[in-house]
Amino acid sequence: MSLANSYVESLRGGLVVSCQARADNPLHGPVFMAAMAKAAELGGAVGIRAQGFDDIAAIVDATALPIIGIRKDFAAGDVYITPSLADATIVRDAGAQIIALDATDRPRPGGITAPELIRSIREELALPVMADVDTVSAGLAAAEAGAELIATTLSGYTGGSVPPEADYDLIAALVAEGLTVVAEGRIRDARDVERAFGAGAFSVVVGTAVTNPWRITERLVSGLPPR
Ligand SMILES: CC(=O)N[C@H](C=O)[C@@H](O)[C@H](O)[C@H](O)COP(=O)(O)O
Repeated sequence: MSLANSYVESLRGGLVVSCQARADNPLHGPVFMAAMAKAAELGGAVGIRAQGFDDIAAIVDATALPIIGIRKDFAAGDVYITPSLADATIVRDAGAQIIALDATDRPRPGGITAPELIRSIREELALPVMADVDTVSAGLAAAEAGAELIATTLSGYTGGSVPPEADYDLIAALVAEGLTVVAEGRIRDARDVERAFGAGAFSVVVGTAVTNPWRITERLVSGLPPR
């Protein structure tokens, strides 16, 4: 590891809470996301993943935790998680210490490849990178380009239907390649967290199961007998 790595190192063995709420979610907005992040900090999270300038800046003010920042640009198409250097710069300016981005091999706006974007973020913004991938080959390409962390965030979201469980096989396969792996995506409870660490994860990110009461309620209601 080479860049600003006390932040990366501080995530080792811990839980990162993803505090994000889309525009249609009643909890959308920096006040709610900062409160979520503060609650996560009180609960023992070692880091926060957050989206967009306003949420990230509010979380910087509310907590002392390192932030894995992203900027979602849904107008960019399928590759919407920090698709460009301009997006990464906004995330840096908001105060994030680590930049995450879509590092799948899908085409992105401007024709830049994920490895090219990773190199330019590390060179021009001097921040460590977390590469959100869907396959081992994308993980290897991202690590080769210098990404400090390889996350399973996009497994299940780049084709076909979304599976119910986290992709423990991908976690283990990336670990077997010697990569520093963050388990993210569909991790729902303490057993899942334990299983992800058991597969060799360096850190685990949980979003929906902590910060989306809409989806948590839906899940509980779906288990009720018909009324
Ligand atoms: C695919 C995609 O856009 N994932 C996003 C990435 O930032 C978020 O919407 C997820 O909530 C996050 O990855 C955490 O995952 P989960 O909410 O399953 O714990």
